[in-house]
Amino acid sequence: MVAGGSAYDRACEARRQERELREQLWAARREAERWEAASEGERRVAAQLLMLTGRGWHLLVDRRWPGTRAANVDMLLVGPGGVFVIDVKTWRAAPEAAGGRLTAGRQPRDGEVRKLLAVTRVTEAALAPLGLSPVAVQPLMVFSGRSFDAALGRVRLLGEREVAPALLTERVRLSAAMVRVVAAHLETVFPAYETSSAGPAPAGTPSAAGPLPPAPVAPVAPVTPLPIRAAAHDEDALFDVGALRDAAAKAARRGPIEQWMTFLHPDQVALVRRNWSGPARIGGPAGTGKTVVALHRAAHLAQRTTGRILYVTFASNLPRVQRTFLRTMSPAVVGRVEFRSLHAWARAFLEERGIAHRLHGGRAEDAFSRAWVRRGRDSVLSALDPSPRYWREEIDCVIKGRGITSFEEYATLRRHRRRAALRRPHREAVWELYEEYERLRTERGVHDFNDILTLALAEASARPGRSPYAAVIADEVQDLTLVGVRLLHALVGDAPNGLLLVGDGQQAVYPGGYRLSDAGIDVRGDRGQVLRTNYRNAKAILDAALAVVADDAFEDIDGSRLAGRRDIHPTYHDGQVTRAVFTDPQARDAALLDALRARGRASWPDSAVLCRSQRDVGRYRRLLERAGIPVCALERYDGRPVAGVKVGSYRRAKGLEFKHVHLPDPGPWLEPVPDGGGRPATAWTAWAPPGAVDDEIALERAQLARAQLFVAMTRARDTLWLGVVRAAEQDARREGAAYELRGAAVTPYDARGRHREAHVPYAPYAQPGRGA
Ligand SMILES: Nc1ncnc2c1ncn2[C@@H]1O[C@H](COP(=O)(O)OP(=O)(O)OP(=O)(O)O)[C@@H](O)[C@H]1O
Repeated sequence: MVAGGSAYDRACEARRQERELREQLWAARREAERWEAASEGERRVAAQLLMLTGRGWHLLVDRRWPGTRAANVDMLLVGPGGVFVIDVKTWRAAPEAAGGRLTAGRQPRDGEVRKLLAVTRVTEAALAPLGLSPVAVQPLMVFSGRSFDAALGRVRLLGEREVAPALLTERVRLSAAMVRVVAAHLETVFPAYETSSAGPAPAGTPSAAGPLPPAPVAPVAPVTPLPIRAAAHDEDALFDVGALRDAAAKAARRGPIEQWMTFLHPDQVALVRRNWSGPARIGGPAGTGKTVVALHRAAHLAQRTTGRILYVTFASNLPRVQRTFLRTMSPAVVGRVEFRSLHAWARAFLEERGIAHRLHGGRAEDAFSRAWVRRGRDSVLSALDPSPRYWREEIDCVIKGRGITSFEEYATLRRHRRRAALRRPHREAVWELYEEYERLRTERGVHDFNDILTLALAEASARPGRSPYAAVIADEVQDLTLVGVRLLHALVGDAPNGLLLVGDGQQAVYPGGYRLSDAGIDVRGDRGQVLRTNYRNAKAILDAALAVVADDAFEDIDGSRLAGRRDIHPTYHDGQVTRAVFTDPQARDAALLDALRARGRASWPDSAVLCRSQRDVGRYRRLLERAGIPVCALERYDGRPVAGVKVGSYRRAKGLEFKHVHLPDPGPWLEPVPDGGGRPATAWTAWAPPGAVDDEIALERAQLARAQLFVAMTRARDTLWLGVVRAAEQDARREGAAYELRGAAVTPYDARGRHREAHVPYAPYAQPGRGA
């Protein structure tokens, strides 16, 4: 090697080092500029948000992400509108949100969205033990120095100028006391970010906000850490989460019935957030928050997946109401949850798949009437029940509802919730009737409601891969048929978190039934959950309703056999049951109008008059309208507050609730048993409507009617008004009956129907020796 060559090499090396140092300097400058810009951006956004702190909002700035050493969260904001997890962005290029992607200067920025969602989930988990539903926790990306308003899934994207006004218009979810508790809790879970101890972020450390340096920000409203009561006996605690929840429940009770809650019981939140490895079921008696959990879960799943969520019920009026509730709760996700009645959904599904069908209830009914005349009326069936209704139900709910296609299957079938023992000749006669009906229906070229579900099930089973649903939630599942449940199962199979069935066998208002195992759905272990705390009904109302079904043991859809009087934990809020007795229906109707007027116009939107039959629904609508009381038909109610009293049938009221419920004709089940009519007078369950011949059929009908009455009574939160018409001769007969009146039941109306007193305590009749 020559000397000159060595000097040249040293010069080259020096140049290389100089270049490297220059590059490092530029990189450091760019980095410093970025940090400066970022912290400036944070300052600007914080300044906007500080305007909210005077209005009950708490701002936590630059907090450490729990479980990480250095990753931070730009801001956590807690206020009346809920909890917002905020990531501040100071980007040179303008952000764009289109086609489900976030870009800036054509560069993809979806990773930033994913990081924000991850820290939002950490926040949700941190707040679940307080009972805060995940729907109250929202991710928010704020762009400093920009004007922007968009959304990507559940992530709201707002410019610096838009953020404060948008948050101020959020619906109120948390009271001031809750805001303080939630903020204090978050302050503990997300400690202040400390650089000295944190050190540099290791490679791959997740960060919600990018690796921002800890920059001093504008002064932040201090949030004093507040002790949260850990145990009920800790009387010194300043804030008791349980008491706050009770206060929230009370506030919700005072508000309009349509107001839904943000704070649930921690057990409910656990169900909302739970990961189930396959189909799951939430059961539990009336008013225990099953629908609340199901709706919060729908919102939660919609927040976590990109697929659609199908939320199905049997009743056609409920989907509208539930959609309204979800929109109020979580407007960001409502577009991805499809609320449908099962039959409406199945028809749309068939149309979408190009499968010909022709639903025509009237013609199908006509086909059945003819089949009954030809094959049923003069058969052995008439000896059991001469009216065709029971046999129509047998075909609808047992044969077609369960997808039975051969007599061999039907001949030995266990008919759930059907009491009459059908021997072989009866089953043969039913089968003949069924075949004749099918022949006449096919001749007319029409389908009935069951056919629609059967066609949809065949299609869904044949092409299962084409289902667009990430999850299916079925509410009031006890009233679906087996074919209906199989259809829903076929849409998602046994996928994790795929199928959730919500309902209560005690509230079945249609005949027939099924077991989940018949549908091949396994919900053993932690996938079968039961709620027990009744949040809806005043204790007096719950007691009165349970007295009606106390002796009616029933089989739930999971196969468990349960007593009519179940283990329910009431929440003991005040309420009243008025049992008003009259000698004629006119006096009863006049008293009903009096009761509505006495409570006043302001109570009408939260009041309902519920009837056993459609004919009565029409009658009471006209009665109220003639009296100048505005009316809203339950069929048309969509969950938004309306000025009128809701009027509808017991079946239409299923799944709903009202502060004040009036049942002008609750039927004979609140009364002692009539002892005539050839039926046993030893049990009040023995009462049956006239026309039935077979005792078991009569008992089955009566049991179903009591279940319907139970459902109607448990729709009432605060007051329940029962208008009983008692004929004078029935009174006389009853005097000799083997029943006694428990407690003091005072008739508040005299014999001519004049109002004597406003309220009387309800006292159910009890059979001596039964301890009802
Ligand atoms: N954790 C809770 N705290 C206070 N109120 C609650 C809670 N959970 C539910 N509720 C209230 O209880 C009432 C009944 O809830 P929901 O309608 O979900 O019950 P459900 O079990 O579906 O009733 P049903 O089977 O009778 O239709 C609603 O007013 C709801 O807001």
